[in-house]
Amino acid sequence: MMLHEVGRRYGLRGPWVLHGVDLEVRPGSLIRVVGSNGSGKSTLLRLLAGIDAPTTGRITGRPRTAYVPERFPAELPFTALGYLTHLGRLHGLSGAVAARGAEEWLERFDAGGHARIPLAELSKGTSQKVAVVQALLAAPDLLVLDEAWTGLDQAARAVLDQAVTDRVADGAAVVFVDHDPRRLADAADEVLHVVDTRLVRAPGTPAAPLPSAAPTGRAAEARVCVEAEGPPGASLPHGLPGDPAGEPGPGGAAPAVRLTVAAAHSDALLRALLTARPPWHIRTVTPAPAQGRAAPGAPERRPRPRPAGAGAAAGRPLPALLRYQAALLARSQRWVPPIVLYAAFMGIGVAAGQPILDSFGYAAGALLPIAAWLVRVCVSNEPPAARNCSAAATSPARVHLGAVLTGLSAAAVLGVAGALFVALISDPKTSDQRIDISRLDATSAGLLAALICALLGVVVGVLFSRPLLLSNGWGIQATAVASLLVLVVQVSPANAAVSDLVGGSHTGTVTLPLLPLALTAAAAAGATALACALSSRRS
Ligand SMILES: Nc1ncnc2c1ncn2[C@@H]1O[C@H](COP(=O)(O)OP(=O)(O)OP(=O)(O)O)[C@@H](O)[C@H]1O
Repeated sequence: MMLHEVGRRYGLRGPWVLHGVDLEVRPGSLIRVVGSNGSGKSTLLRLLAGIDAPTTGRITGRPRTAYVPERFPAELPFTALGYLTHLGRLHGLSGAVAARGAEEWLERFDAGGHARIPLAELSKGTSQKVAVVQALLAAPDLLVLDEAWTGLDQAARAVLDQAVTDRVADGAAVVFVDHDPRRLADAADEVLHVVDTRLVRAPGTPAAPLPSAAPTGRAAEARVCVEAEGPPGASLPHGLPGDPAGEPGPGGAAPAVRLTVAAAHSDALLRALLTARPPWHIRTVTPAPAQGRAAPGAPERRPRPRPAGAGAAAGRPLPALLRYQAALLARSQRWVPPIVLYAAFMGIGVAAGQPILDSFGYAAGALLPIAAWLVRVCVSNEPPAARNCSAAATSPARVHLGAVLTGLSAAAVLGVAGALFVALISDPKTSDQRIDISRLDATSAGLLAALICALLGVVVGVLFSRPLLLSNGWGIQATAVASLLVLVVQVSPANAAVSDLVGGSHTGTVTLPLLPLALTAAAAAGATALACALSSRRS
């Protein structure tokens, strides 16, 4: 995987968190990312995992990826095994293979006894084991670990260390952040320092501790050699002592200097060089003699064949996403209020013996705000940390699409049930009882009107929830008002479809609203595409 000139800032005018980052992540490499708090390590990891999109530059060649967040939410309405089976499916495993693998991994982490316990009842450490297992389950080609060891007991940390080493030996790339400087200290091929929006590479550098961490043992003694090149005539900032390291650069640039410092101080040194006015160019950051381990030019590790079943369905994760989102909706029980409201609307407005087209018009109109509500529920149902895991396995856009389609499907089921109810209890006559109306024709028109209202509900739901509406404060009120407006404004396809039904109830003419349906389908597709495209930029 390659990062080309990648930059990331939050908001249109926010400061750059990362800028001009070029990076190659090779198969079989173990990369540690270090930097001070807030320097952008998690941002880099989210970009690598595909959860977040760069503001500038591009990322190419992403392999099958899994991500582990620092904290895993307990709010998911599944057992550990149920959740892991869903995540295994997202990674392309069959349900049976995913469940078997999940049980084996939980056993390895000494959490086998918790497989059938609801996530909400698990301790923080056991939840974190579930987060780790979802990533290891499908043997990903890129494993991104953002302080994944946090909260694990000593034995589980050792299992994760071993699992990382095994993944790398199998040819996968692993990128990690951890506050313990001794974490995989002897194994990292490369250490990336995030310093003032830049990445400084240190091939084979032993783990460099963060300034906030108290280094101990070997890590405390580790020393790092920084080779830097200054602007013409510049002296080292703050009188830093350095040895000449070569000839003057082109154009009379100052010769490079070599500075050797304790690894614990490397961040501060790099920051001093990069923020000097004018800044220094960092040529290399390497372990000081006798500390290095990665032989430059060592043979590249190649991926071994992955476990049976892994990645088999990686190209078509949408069915797995729909299944996961539907289970999430059903188990979260957040479907209950919108469905109760729809039932109340129907109970109030539809009665036995009413003219059939009037009742179909009413039932379709009532569905619009309900569909918007269901879409809002679905796109916010997965807690953000869990959504990041799903998004790494598939993509943020697919996760969003899966949620919107689940909301639409729930509204469609409701619309069909409502239409059947109306068809069964209504009187197939005009409102003055004089002209008979075909029950079949009326039901066809009623179903199409319900579909139009459900699709317009999707448009409203998508536009008034994340990622398009960033503040949730007025989301519900805005959704309700927008739903009402879409029903009453005359140019709206929903208004046209409902008016056709009500008008037909007077004249006895049944019109199939095909043009409004086509327009609405285009609007729903456009709004959903926009929201999906933005979902990775506002993760
Ligand atoms: N979603 C977001 N919206 C706005 N700003 C953000 C967002 N995520 C991160 N930032 C900002 O980007 C900067 C880098 O954050 P990031 O979490 O990547 O740092 P970090 O190096 O991982 O920090 P830590 O070591 O504390 O975990 C911080 O200033 C943070 O406030």
